[in-house]
This record gives sequence, C-alpha cells and structure tokens, in this order.
Amino acid sequence: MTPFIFNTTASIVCEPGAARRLGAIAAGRLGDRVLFVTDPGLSALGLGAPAIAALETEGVSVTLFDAVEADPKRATLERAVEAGRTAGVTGVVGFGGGSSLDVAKLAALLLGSNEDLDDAWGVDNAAGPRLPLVLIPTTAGTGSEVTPVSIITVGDNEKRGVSSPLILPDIAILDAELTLGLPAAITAATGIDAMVHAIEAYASKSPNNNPLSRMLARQALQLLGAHIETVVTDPADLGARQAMLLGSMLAGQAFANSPVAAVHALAYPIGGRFHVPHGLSNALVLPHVLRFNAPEAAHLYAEIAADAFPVLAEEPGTQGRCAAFIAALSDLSQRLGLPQRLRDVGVGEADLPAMAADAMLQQRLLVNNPRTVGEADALAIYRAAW
Ligand SMILES: NC(=O)c1ccc[n+]([C@@H]2O[C@H](COP(=O)([O-])OP(=O)(O)OC[C@H]3O[C@@H](n4cnc5c(N)ncnc54)[C@H](O)[C@@H]3O)[C@@H](O)[C@H]2O)c1
Ligand SMILES: [Fe+2]
Repeated sequence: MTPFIFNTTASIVCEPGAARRLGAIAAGRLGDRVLFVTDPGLSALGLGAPAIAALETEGVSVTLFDAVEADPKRATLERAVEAGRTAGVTGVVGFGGGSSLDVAKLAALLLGSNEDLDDAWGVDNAAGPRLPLVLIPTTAGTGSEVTPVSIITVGDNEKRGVSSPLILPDIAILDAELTLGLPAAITAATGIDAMVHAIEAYASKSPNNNPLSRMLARQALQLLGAHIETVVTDPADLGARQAMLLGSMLAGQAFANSPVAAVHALAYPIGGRFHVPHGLSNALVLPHVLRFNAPEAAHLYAEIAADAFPVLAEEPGTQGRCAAFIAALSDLSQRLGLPQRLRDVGVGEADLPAMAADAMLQQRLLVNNPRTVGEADALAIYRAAW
C-alpha cells in the first residue's frame, strides 16, 4: 500500500442545535476571552447571538469581529488580529461560511504565534502555535472546518493560501439549524462546491491520494447527491440540511488530504476578477473540466457516478457512465437554478485569455489534476464554458 498521512479536526459535533450549547461544549477549551469572527450579514440576522450568549453564560467575555467579506482580504484579517490583540483574547471562534472560517483560522494562528503572514503562505510554512480554535460553518459548503487551508485575497484579486495542519481547529460544530435560512442560490452553489471537493479529491493525482479520502468522498457524494435538491426546494427540511452539512464536512476531510485540482484552479480567476461566489465559479467550469479530464479519468468518474446519482448504476460501460455522470452534473446545476454560462455572470469573451493566464498561477492545484492543463487548455475550457 502507498504510504499516506491523514489529518483532520480532533473533535466533530454533528447535532442540530449544538451551537446553542457552545459554552458547554467549548468554553473550557477557549479560555475566558474569545474573538468571535463572523460576517455582517449573519451579524444583522442575529444568527450567532445564541452561541455568543452560551459562551457568556459560562463567564467568557466575547469580542465580536463581524466585518468579514466574501473572498476575505488580507486587510480584513489584519483588522481581526488587531481586535483580538487589543482584547487579549485566549481563543477564537469562526462562525459563518468559508470566508469567516478562513479568517478565524489565520487570526488564531497569528494571535497565537506573532508570526508574519508573509512567512506562512504555502504548504507547511506556518510556525505556530495558534490559539484554541472552534469553527461553526453556516454553509454546507467549503468544509473549511476540517481543512488545513485558509484562502485570502491579496492585492486586487490574487487568491493565496496557507496550508498547515496547525490551522485545523480543535472542535468543529455542525448545526443544521443555522443553515435553515440560507438563501436558495447560496444553498445551491455551496452544495455544488462540496460535490466538487469530493469529485476532485477522489480523482486527485496527489501522491497523498489515499483510501480514507476516497471512502469519505464516496460517502459525501451519496449524502450530497441525495439531499441537494431537497434543501433548495424545501429549505426548512432539517434532516436534509444536517445531511448536507455532514456531506460537506466529509468532502472536506477527503480533499484536505487528497487535494483538489483544475476545477478549483479555473474557478479562482472567475471569483477573483468578477466576484462570482466560489461555489458558482466551480459549477460554471465543472462539466467542461471533467470532459477535458475524461481521457485520463473516465474510469474514476465512472466509479463514483452512482454514488451521486444512483440511477447511473444502470449505465453500461466506463465511457458511457462517465459521460452520463458529467451530463447529470450539468442537469443538476440547471435544475438548482444556477447560471450556466460564463457570459451569464458578466465575463466577456475578451477576458478569457487573462483568466487562463491567472489560472496558471494555481500550480499548487493544477499538479493534482488527472490530466496536465496548460494555458491553451485552460483557455479552451473557458471558451467551452463561455
Ligand atoms: N478553507 C478551505 O478549505 C476552503 C475551501 C473552499 C472555499 N474556501 C473559501 O471559502 C469562501 C466561500 O465560502 P462560502 O461559499 O461558504 O461563502 P461565504 O462565507 O463567502 O458567505 C457567502 C454569503 O452567504 C451568507 N450566509 C452564510 N451562511 C448563511 C446562513 N446560514 N444564512 C444566511 N446567509 C448566510 C453570508 O452572509 C455571505 O453573504 C471563499 O473565500 C473560498 O475561497 C475555503
Ligand atoms: Fe471549494
């Protein structure tokens, strides 16, 4: 067997309503002064209020930092760190979508270690230690609560990552009550993001692609495939919402250890330049990248096709099942009401060459792709998606 390393979050609480018990679950771990990192939309909705109250009941004083924007910028992270330093916090809670969780992870690192962010970019460059950290996702989604990755926008639109097991949290809390009010468009896009994590982890060419990640990816696709339409058409279905949170967490565990590839590499320039949400950027290029990869990866896509779409078990032959899988993903995205073409989200045809050049900056992801992607290939994929 090929050797591998598998890291994940030490403690995972999967229970509707668990965020209301945050004090009982985590106060002992976090210390008596907590930085609570979230975004202004969630703050206005009051979604985090019961979790904050639960900490305060346990005698914890909470400093609220609720200024995280989508695709968070370096300056936002620096302001969060400043708020934490001023309050002398002993622990950090991230509460929200991937954007809030990613800021919380690096805030815990920088507050705990005083290291310079510029020394931490890339893989395994963080020095640590970090402050105690609890992550509570409100989208199902990025899986950031179990990944060693944080993505920050640097300068105008470059997405840069810190990857280190040090920024895995101590505790992840999966509470579907928090996702009941998630708007349909965000529910659909973040759900597709989670499916892409599972697909890309399963087919990843990373030397650390491993049996645990593949098993988790398949279980994730079963949960996500079975419930993604329900949570869009019947948003208050708590059981389906909890299944999506579990599925996105499993997909996160899979790709945290068998990393994602060209779908994400080609999605980042769309998000960076046109402020298209991360999940939607993935959805727009997904079928086109999988079609490009098929000559090398058809057997892998055929293996997982019926996990996401049980009816594809009837599809004969590797090539046929792979093609049916790609078509089923396209149909799903359409049924979920997501835009289908790059031109629908404000991308002009003349923008495509610069996007292809940007995608080449994502070599840390492209090396994991089952088929080598050059700049001309990226441009052809963007043209097909336009
Ligand atoms: N760390 C990782 O491993 C990883 C993986 C994939 C993506 N990402 C990053 O995550 C970010 C995207 O995260 P995201 O897709 O979860 O979205 P997000 O955090 O940017 O949030 C999107 C919007 O959804 C709203 N929202 C979130 N939860 C809600 C709820 N329960 N009810 C109502 N509104 C809600 C927010 O207020 C926000 O306006 C990107 O920055 C991406 O680069 C990180
Ligand atoms: Fe993603």
